[in-house]
Amino acid sequence: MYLKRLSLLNYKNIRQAELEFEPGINCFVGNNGAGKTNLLDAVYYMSFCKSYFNAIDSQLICHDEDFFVLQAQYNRQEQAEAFYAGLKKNQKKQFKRNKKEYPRLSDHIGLLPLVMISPGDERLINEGSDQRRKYIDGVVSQFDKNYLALIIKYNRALTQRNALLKGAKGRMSAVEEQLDIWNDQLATIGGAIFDRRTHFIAELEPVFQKYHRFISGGDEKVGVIYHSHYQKDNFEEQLQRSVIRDVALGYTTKGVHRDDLELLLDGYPVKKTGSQGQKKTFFLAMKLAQYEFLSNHFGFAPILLLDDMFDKLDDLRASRLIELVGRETFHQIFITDTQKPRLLEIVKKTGKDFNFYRVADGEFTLDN
Ligand SMILES: Nc1ncnc2c1ncn2[C@@H]1O[C@H](COP(=O)(O)OP(=O)(O)OP(=O)(O)O)[C@@H](O)[C@H]1O
Repeated sequence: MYLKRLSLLNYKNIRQAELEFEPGINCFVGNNGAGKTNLLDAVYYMSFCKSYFNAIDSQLICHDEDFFVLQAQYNRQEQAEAFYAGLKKNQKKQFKRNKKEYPRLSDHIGLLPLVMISPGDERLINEGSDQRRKYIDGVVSQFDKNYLALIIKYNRALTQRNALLKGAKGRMSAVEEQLDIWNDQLATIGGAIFDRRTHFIAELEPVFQKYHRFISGGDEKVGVIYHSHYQKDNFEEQLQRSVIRDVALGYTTKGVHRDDLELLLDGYPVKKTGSQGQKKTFFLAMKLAQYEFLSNHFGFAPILLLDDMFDKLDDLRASRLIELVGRETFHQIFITDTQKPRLLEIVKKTGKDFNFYRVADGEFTLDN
């Protein structure tokens, strides 16, 4: 599967562009703020019906305009398919496959698998546990539709339980009986989520280790350890034991909504001890493991977007990264950088076909 053609109208600072791509490596070079990341974001949008960077869709419309449109042609299993994404101010977004609008956007997710790796992924390391849960949920729900349904159900039960706890205003007797219903739901739905997360991490961890060892040269010892209340015996009993505390606090303190991944570098939290380059290597290996995981599950190579990934990596790590993406496992790759000579030297080494686009003020010129 690969993206063959993309036309953009009013997507962030890209007012109008018609771009052709090939399998292999597509490079975008330009100064800061030129529109390189915006282009990758548009490609991301075609896969996930949302931006990688902006939670609010209307922010994607070019300033002073009323709409944006993205039209793309993909080759999927030797067949050309057309996709359309459009948003008018104050209206619902439209997403179409071969001119037919999707009844639900979720029907589209998973059709055009893609992994974006950007400097912003450092939040996986630096920010709170919600980022790591989002990472797990994002990957697993791409191929397991039931998983997304479980998360939605769990969150509903959690919201109900929390509302009950808040309404109790610290009085146990007011809620004791009703809590049982929600405890039961959190235990069963949460248990199913926990099982899937456990399998995912067990599959991901060795692949993460493999990529980390390869890029770093193997001198650093790393680990990704899954922590969940469900790992301890009888979750329902834990819920029961925490009821007094939950009522006092007005929210639920036990459950998969508190799951986390402990990220270790040489036995210490990478967040505290890792240098910028070490952190970059760490999340790069996590995202590449995600890529391999999805590749195995879909049976074909997702698109890979590498946004500004060579900055802060030493020469050894940068050359190892490029050696990796030169492999067969990666079919179509989009890379951004500010310096053409550096990127040209890097991509030549892969032996893959490549294209260069120069980017300035949201405009793209083929520059091979
Ligand atoms: N809705 C919008 N309308 C117009 N311009 C926008 C909009 N949203 C973002 N921009 C502009 O897009 C530019 C950022 O583009 P982008 O992030 O693609 O840069 P880049 O080429 O990747 O730069 P860098 O090398 O710094 O990462 C900024 O100048 C920003 O003001």
